[in-house]
Amino acid sequence: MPSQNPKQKYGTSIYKDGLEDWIHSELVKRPFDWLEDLEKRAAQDQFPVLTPASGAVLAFLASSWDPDVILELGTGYGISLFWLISSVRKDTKIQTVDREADFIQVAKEFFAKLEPNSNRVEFTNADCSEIAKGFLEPSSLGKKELMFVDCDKIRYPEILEMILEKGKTRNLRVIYDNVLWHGRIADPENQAPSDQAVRKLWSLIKSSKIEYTLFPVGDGILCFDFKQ
Ligand SMILES: C[S@@+](CC[C@H](N)C(=O)[O-])C[C@H]1O[C@@H](n2cnc3c(N)ncnc32)[C@H](O)[C@@H]1O
Repeated sequence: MPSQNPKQKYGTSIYKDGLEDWIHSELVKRPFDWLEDLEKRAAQDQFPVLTPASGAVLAFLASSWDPDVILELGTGYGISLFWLISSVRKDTKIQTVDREADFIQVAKEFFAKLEPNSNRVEFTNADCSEIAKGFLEPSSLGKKELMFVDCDKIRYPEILEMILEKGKTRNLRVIYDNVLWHGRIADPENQAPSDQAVRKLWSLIKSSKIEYTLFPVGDGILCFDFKQ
């Protein structure tokens, strides 16, 4: 007989106090030992970054797609960048964008230690929407592309509209982080501009009829593909 008690019914839910920290310390294998130092630095500075479990999902989604080109929107301290670097070929070109030069500098320092003299990552100090537009405007020339979107949530819907319009003619995997927005979007009382933007993202993706997958890890990862 089905349980009348939702708590009992959902008793196997992963959302238990302390469990996520335990998963991160005991089960998630970082691709580089020093990544934990960078995570600690981000935590000390109260800077929002991808969770380790989300990093592992991102790496899986990147390696299984095997892209020739990656565009990351929102470099931050580079946590997600290093998960991406760890999971793709050495000749995959990566462009990562952030409007804050100081954040890019942190990621650059760690990258220089990892791969001195490498030019496979292009760090761009610019607005993410502009760079996304420039990326999607020309033909992809048959290349396999990956976009990872982790910038200002207010920009999420406009970037998605661009992707939905231009993606149809490409081989493109798209990954968005923070699509659960700390659970805020489930509560209609939350009406901050970022809440509205993430809700709009969901309404656009659902009405587009595109096949998508939500990975409810960390703050929620959304993935969908265009295939030619
Ligand atoms: C959540 S953090 C990125 C974290 C990073 N992906 C990681 O996991 O380490 C978001 C970043 O996006 C950048 N950002 C926000 N809005 C932007 C915009 N309009 N253009 C470029 N960068 C932006 C912020 O400066 C911040 O560094």
